[in-house]
Amino acid sequence: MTCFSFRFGKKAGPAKGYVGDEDVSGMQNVNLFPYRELRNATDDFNLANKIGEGGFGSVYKGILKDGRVAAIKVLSAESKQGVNEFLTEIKVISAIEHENLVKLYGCCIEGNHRILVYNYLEKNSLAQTLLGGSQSGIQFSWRTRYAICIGIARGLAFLHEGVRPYIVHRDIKASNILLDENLNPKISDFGLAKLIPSNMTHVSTRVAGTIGYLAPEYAIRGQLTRKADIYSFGVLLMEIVTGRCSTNSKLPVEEQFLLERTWVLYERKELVGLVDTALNGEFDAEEACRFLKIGLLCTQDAPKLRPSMSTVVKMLTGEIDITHKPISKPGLISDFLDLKVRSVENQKNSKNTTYTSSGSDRQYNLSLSSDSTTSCATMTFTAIHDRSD
Ligand SMILES: Nc1ncnc2c1ncn2[C@@H]1O[C@H](COP(=O)(O)OP(=O)(O)OP(=O)(O)O)[C@@H](O)[C@H]1O
Repeated sequence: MTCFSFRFGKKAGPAKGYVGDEDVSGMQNVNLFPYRELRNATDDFNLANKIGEGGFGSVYKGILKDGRVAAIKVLSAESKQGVNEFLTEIKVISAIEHENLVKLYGCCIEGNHRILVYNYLEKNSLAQTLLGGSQSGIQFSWRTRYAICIGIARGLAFLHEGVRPYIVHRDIKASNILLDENLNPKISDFGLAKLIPSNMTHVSTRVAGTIGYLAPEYAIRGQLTRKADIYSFGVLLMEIVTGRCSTNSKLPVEEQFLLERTWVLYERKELVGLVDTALNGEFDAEEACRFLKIGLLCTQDAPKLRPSMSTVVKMLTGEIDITHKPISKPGLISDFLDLKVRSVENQKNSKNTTYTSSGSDRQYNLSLSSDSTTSCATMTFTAIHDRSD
């Protein structure tokens, strides 16, 4: 069990209440990098060293003064949300360590610069490799997928049950699972995470996350518990077994939504037909179907029917037998929000769309972007009228 306490360490100098506009009081043991070191590490943020771009800003590969290879994430100047996420990321991830969580080496807060420094993970994200088509050149055998699923489950079980206050990640998805050179998975991107005191059953919060992975009770009512992460994990599990995105606009309508498709094939006792054809039939059918069933258990409509992450780990490894476990229809956000048809229509017309949809008692802003190479649709979801954080 790890307990949190935040304070800037020796390298950080005396803890100040505010750095720039941000309240950093209470943060502990965070290594502060001088901007000059990060500039040298990346050859002045040379485009040749740029390895990615996310909602937060650009990511560069660099070599630190001590020889460590790092991924250096530079917060773009405009983003106000980014500053909050920057601080959350530092607070959450600097205090904990686990083999299935990305490691934060430190950060830079100097003038207007806000930069996060992580260990560099060679094999990119699951979204870009496993779900991104064959161009990554990585073969994901069934054994590799099995190990990846269990690694992610262990990382999430640690966040949920191995630290106090426990942590709800809030954005578990394929692009936030990075792989090291041995294809060990590491959960990344803690910018949306919430620390939840153990005496609280749930917190009511602004809804943020990615459609396709969002648990209905969280999306509709803003009720955040660990079960929302477990729902997202269930969707991710199905993606890893099937090798396809949770939403794929290029498939026939009845196959576009992976969770719905999995339920239909489960009822028909044809789950094995969903397993990734790229495996050329080289997989353990009992294990693969078990994983898909666990995916359905994790996405049950009623949060209390979803197993805890430590139970999920045991189900995946076979320590807990799920053969006779009843499974009912998973919770589908599209049933509430009438999103299905509209999202598909929007995808046809535009690459990036923002629009508003009403569902139950809330209004939502949906920003939709589709990736033409992978056919994956990503919908970023923010509730407009809801309780504040
Ligand atoms: N520690 C790391 N090691 C290697 N590459 C990384 C690392 N962190 C990020 N990247 C690369 O940078 C890209 C952008 O990462 P980032 O976390 O900023 O955004 P994202 O998760 O892809 O998208 P979003 O911010 O919208 O969730 C990743 O897809 C990955 O290719």
